[in-house]
Amino acid sequence: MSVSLGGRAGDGPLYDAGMGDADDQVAEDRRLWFRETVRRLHDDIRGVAEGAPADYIPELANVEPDRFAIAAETIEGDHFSVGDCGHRFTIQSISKLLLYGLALETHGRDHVLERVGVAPTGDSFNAITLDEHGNRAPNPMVNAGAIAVTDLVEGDGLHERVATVRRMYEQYLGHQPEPDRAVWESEQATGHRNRAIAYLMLSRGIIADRVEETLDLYFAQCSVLVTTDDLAAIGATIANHGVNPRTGEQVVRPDVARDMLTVALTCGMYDYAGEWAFTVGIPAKSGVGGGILGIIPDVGGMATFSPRLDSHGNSIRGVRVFEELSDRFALHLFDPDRPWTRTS
Ligand SMILES: NC(=O)CC[C@H](N)C(=O)O
Repeated sequence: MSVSLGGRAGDGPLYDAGMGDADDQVAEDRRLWFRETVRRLHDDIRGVAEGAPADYIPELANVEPDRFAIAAETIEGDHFSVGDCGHRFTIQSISKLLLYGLALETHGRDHVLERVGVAPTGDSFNAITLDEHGNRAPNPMVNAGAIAVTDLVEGDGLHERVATVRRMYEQYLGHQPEPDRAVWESEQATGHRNRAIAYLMLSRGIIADRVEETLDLYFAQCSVLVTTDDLAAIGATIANHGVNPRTGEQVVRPDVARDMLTVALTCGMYDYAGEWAFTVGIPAKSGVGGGILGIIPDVGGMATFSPRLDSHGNSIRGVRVFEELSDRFALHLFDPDRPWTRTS
């Protein structure tokens, strides 16, 4: 299979190179063009100084605000990154997408849907709210849904359940995940809003009566350290129908990857999800650690890191990068100029 990140038709000489033997050259030219564009975007956007790191988790306020990275990895394992791509930060809400996949894989769709819906809310990610009937969390990309999904992690006691989550991360990352213990403890000590959400769900019979343990696990999964490079590789796995291109391992089934992509597109950017789907059109998940993971089905993963956040909790520079790249390379799912094809 050969895929490449292309550009808009008529966007320059890249599209005039002809067919046949010239195809490889066209693909290579596009690849170089993509890389050059990403480099220039990184330069242009690095000066954006609006927004600030999240501080409602006290430890997160200590991150370096001007770190900035962009990374991309195709389903063939072609990797490219610019900036602080090896800098580690906490994955935070991006974990919600992965845990949702784990829950679907382990329990099946119906079991998960009984507890967590798939409707975007328009409320902030930490809203203390359930669905319109009051007996399900709205969707798995907001805290309520994510905590309900974490409740479904199997294992006897915290230790075993942490091990289940560790295994999942290892399959995506290709190495052992490591938590930021200071962030984990900081959230344990201050995450009372999440406690309120969890106890509300316990009162409605949505989650089991082991709330403190489940919250502890939820805080742990959010505190896992990743790099922008890691996120791009995770995206490539989901884009590749659940097969990790680096290891060849099937991390989630293709039907599960499909469901993950759907909720990422409709709910992944919190209460900005509608605007995001409209303008960017790439299934994505953001986290208050400053990361954004984007997944371009059948092509690869794209990721950004910059901890300066907007009022929705999304990275300001990250949103800008995705807007620009989606537009310049026709990456919107429904873009008529979407240029790549599976060629074999
Ligand atoms: N939006 C986020 O990244 C939120 C995750 C964070 N751990 C919380 O629950 O508040």
